[in-house]
Amino acid sequence: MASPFYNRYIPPPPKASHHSEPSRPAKKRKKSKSAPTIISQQAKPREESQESVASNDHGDEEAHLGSADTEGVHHQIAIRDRHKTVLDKYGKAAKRSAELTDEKTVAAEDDEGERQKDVMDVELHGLEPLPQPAPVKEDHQVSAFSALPEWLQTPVLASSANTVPFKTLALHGDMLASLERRGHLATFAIQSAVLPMLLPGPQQHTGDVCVSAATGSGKTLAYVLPIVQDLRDKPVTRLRGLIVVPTRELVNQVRESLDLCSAGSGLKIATAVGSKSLKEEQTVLVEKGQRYDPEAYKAEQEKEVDEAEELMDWDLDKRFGSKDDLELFYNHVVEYNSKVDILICTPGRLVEHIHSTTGFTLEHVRWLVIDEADRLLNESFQQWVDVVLPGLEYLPPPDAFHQPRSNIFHIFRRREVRKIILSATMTRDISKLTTLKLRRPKLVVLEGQTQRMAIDDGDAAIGGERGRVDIPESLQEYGVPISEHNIQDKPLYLIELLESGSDPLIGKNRRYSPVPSKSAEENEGKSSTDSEDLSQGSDSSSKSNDLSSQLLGADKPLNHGTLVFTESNEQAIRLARLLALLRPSWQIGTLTKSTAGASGRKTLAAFRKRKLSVLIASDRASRGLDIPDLAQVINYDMPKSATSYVHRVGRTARAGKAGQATTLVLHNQGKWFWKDKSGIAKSEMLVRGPDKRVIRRNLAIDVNEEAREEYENALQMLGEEAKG
Ligand SMILES: Nc1ncnc2c1ncn2[C@@H]1O[C@H](COP(=O)(O)OP(=O)(O)OP(=O)(O)O)[C@@H](O)[C@H]1O
Repeated sequence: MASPFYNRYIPPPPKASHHSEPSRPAKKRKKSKSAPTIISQQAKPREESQESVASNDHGDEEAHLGSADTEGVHHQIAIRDRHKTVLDKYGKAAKRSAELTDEKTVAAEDDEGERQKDVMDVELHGLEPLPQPAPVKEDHQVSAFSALPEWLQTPVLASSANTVPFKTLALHGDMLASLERRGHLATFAIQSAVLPMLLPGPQQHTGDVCVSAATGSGKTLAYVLPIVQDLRDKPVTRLRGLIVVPTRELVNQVRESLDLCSAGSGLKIATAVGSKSLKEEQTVLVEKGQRYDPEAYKAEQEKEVDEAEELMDWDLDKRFGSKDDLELFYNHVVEYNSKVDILICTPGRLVEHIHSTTGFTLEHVRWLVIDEADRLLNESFQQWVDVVLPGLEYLPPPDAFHQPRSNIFHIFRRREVRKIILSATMTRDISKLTTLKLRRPKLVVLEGQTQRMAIDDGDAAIGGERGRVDIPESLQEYGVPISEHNIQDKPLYLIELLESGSDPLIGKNRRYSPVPSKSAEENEGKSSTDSEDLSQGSDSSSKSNDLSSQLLGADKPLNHGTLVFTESNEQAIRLARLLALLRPSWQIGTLTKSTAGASGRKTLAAFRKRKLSVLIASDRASRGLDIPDLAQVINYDMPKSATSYVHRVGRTARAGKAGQATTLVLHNQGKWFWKDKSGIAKSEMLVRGPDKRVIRRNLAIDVNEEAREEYENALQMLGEEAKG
């Protein structure tokens, strides 16, 4: 009864592409004792050695060598002089290149310096070694991000202790009231740093702002509040705020924040995600009207006639709008007006509107937000950056339409669009950031472990030069090893984790009992990477069989819900179906590409309202989704990279609340997960709080015969459903 569901053999995840191996110091070169002998055996042209003797004063060495073989001595001196000259030049060149090396490669410089010193320290005893080629450098190239521009090297640090009451900021009273209703009285650290830079006031920064801060640290309000504050008093509706995020779910979530903060402002907010037809969205974004403008009317007509004469395909309707939807009055011209002040959209849909929606213009945009920037810049999304950015660079003159074409290009004006770029895993790829054409940019980094480590190590760039990312300090991480022998029971491990969790609806229906396992204390006392044994097993007597108290901690408030990540949409759907067959009373939802529209919105809403206990999702739910008080994340399938891990587990332990993340680790993934520097537990990229580490949990399940049969039947049914 083979089921691809549990037999899936998952190869170890690839190393995170953005994270390169750390530089290894160049090996010190050993002084060669045999070199002089070798050199003395080599015949050198006589004339050359005499020439060298004639041009150098080496009386001491000559005397020391004696007169028995003056010619031989001269020859050796000549060789030595030539070598010394070469060595000197080599030394100088090496010194020069060492001076040019970036300050932050001090360690590498030291090694290189020592190597040079070794070369220069060769004692000249008459028979010197030939200068050897420098050893191949292992990884001493200045990395892309060690040559960072000033603004990336000297970020503004958002102190984690810095929080101020919202009412001390230049925010409209309506906004303060809305925040208060939500229970948001004081800023989070990242907001304390970013809001004064974006709001009017003495600390306002008149350029672009990049924000790098952990998941759940409150980045959304950091841009929503200033945009609403800035746009709320504008008398005419124009598209002035553009917010780009990678998924529909995020679009909806940002909209909720904007709706909250713009209550009473009259601002018109719209979304464009592709869930409706393009035409429907067009009617929401742009309206077509007419304006009395005899001059423009005349110019229009002349232009139309000119074009018609040229092209012979004159079509007044096309120019002035279809007679079906607009009857133009005499001396009137068509005018398109934006129906929205702020648009939140996915990049692909934005590109579609730019290309296909008549009257849709970015001409008035003052704010551009790119949230989850690393994802948006890493993927093309119909080359959205190339389509959108040029439209924000220059402004046509107000009467461009009536200018002779030859004039237009001389009078375009440079735009002042404020760009805010955010991510929990901000890119360090300068070439990508450059495409955004940032103006006087500043980087704001949330002070945390990353920063402390970076300072200790002398790194000064985003998250330290090594691209580190903070794991929220309130998150507890676990890894549950699954041996090769137990791989077919992977779904049962998930069930066990869920039943032993905090959700009373699930826990009360508990069917399997865990085999006595090592207590939390025992496990915690043991380094997560100490053991080579990645197989399941628990032989010790247990202080408690109930994992729920271990997992959440008896003293911590019980949060709600479990978000389970799978590697694909299909896997999510099948896993949900299997759980439904095995545990019909559970309330399970799925969030995948196929449920991205209205049904996805409903599912998320139900999960947030605690109507669902388990949400099984593909990686589309890993970025930015805010599910307040989410109790735990379970990585049923291993994430593909450390970056993906950060975003997945960051759905819990948000806003300083407690949360836990458990990853099922198959035997062939153990090395990467537990030990690899580009993996998870020993990752050089992920930075954890002082006493935090990934805890290994050896979980064993005991399935009785009846339950085993039930499981086999469910798998069979799943297989049949898949076929049929
Ligand atoms: N000042 C505040 N006071 C109380 N709660 C806040 C405050 N600011 C934000 N929050 C809440 O914190 C949670 C996380 O905020 P948000 O979604 O903006 O995080 P984020 O930094 O964008 O995370 P991610 O990187 O995962 O997208 C939200 O539920 C939000 O309502």
